[in-house]
Amino acid sequence: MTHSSALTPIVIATRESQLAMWQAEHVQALLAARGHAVSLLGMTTRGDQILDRTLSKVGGKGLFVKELEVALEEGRADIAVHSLKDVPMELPEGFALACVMEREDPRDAFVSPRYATLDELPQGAVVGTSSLRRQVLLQALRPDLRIEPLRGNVQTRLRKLDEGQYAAIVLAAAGLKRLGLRERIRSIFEPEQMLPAAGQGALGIEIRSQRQDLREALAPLAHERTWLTVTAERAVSRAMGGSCSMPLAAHGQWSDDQLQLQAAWGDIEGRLPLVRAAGAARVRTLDEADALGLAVAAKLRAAGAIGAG
Ligand SMILES: NCc1[nH]cc(CCC(=O)O)c1CC(=O)O
Repeated sequence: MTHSSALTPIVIATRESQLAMWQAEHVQALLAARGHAVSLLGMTTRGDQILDRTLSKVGGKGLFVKELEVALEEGRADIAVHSLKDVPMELPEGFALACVMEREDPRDAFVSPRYATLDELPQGAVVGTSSLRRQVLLQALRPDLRIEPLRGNVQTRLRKLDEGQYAAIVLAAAGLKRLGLRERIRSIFEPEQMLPAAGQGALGIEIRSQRQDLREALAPLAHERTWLTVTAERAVSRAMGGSCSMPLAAHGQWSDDQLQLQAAWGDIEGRLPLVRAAGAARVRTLDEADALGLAVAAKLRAAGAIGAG
């Protein structure tokens, strides 16, 4: 590759939370190493501003993404780096995922100043999370626990934990590791216990669909297995009417060339038991990954899960 000025200069639109900045700077470094001139455009999204209400009640995942898309649309920025977990299943017309990068640890972490594992928590202890998925999975493991809402970026949530409002909280291991906070992790939930969210731990890069130049620039950052895995996971969410207002988990793991996909759905009112479904297939293309996700979603519904629409 020639490192000439002909290489596309790239502006990255990013939220200003420390995790978002870490992610944007990570992509910046990878692109800079390939000779691109890369700068960051920081911005605050509605999702960052609204901290007093549960996200599922005020519009869901899109809240973290919309402002960044407006910047792409207006040409103020070229790409947006997202935690895929926060990206709606269907992007708006004119936008596309140019690549999905190698996944960090997709699992959830148990964080507590006093207790090392979920099992150690005393009867009726208060656990902080605003994720409906974490809530139903926690209640399935420990029906006695009191789940209280907890919003804000990773540092804010840790501060609220340290102030004593909760006995423990659950966070994505990926975010803690990226922020250099892995010593806060007391234990990691195995996926069988606490099935991760679709896309958890993976980064996706969004562009305007017509930017072929950027697709080429970003292609070397793609990680094929991660892309296949999260495509299958996200297909489950899409088929269930996916938004973060649904208590849904979807997680893929590889065994040789077989992608094994597990999903779980919970009734947030607790009237129905947790519904689980799984499927496996040899997956080599994004279409095959998508088909596996749809098949697992169909099994979830057959087992009693109620999707949105
Ligand atoms: N919902 C916020 C969010 N979006 C992505 C991550 C973690 C990093 C990732 O999954 O890539 C987090 C924090 C958390 O759930 O603990």
